[in-house]
Amino acid sequence: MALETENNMTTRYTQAEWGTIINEAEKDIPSSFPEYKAPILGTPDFANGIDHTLLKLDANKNQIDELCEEAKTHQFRSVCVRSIWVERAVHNLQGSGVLVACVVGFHEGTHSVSDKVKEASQAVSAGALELDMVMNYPLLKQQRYSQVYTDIAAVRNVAPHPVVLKVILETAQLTQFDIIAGCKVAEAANADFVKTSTGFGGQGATVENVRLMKSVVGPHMKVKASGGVKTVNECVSMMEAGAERIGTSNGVWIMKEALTLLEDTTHAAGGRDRKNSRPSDSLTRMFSSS
Ligand SMILES: O=C[C@H](O)COP(=O)(O)O
Repeated sequence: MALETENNMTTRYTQAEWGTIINEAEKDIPSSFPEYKAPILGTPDFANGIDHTLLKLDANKNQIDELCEEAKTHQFRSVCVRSIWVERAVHNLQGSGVLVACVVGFHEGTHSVSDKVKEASQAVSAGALELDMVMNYPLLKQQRYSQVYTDIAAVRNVAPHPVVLKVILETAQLTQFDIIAGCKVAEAANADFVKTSTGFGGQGATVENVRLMKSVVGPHMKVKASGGVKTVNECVSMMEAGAERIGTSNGVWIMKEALTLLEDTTHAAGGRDRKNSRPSDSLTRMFSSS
């Protein structure tokens, strides 16, 4: 059923229906959570799960160029940048296989719907294939779910698949109930990912919140853990909690740690041919439990 919101855009549900959906999701939260398998450290699959991120307001051209070079070297999934840098990053990364992700409504999430739509459209026109939009979480906290939905749906509308749409909840600012609500609203608006944090709004990703978000969105949506993920150990913990993407400004360091650990394990395994050797399946567990 399509309904009119106060700003005349269509939404999917009445306030009562949103309430039912969110309450049901809360009831379905399991008492224990599954552990997911992280890719083997240092492999292309591992690097492919990382969005190499530079979102400081004072970032300059040289730093963006360096970010792109690093992403090419390590074959990260994307570089994640502000909209002013999309064109430059797309140019730098042409033919490299590394995508450009652009943040939208960063970092407060309170921009008008039309500003977010404009920023998203421009980024997609300039070649961004992923958008990391900040949910209007102050409205979410006020339980104005239809407005939050409309905000996301409007961006989805100008950035259809194959553009990947991630919705940043800013979990540090939310209660558990708000996080569940944010996931359900993002899911209803057909986002591809829910993402924990901007890195600018309090504590970043936590294992507990990643587990919660993954259990709410289920297998058809993905979770991105971001904000404060600084070591390979933290990275693996997030992946084991259910994150399929990590956003970090520490990607180079994480890869360095990962490759060192991979080397150490390969040697410890008796010098097997690196190409054919797999570090033990317990390798990632070893890090996540340390
Ligand atoms: O979206 C990603 C975050 O802004 C990255 O945060 P970080 O600088 O703490 O790694």
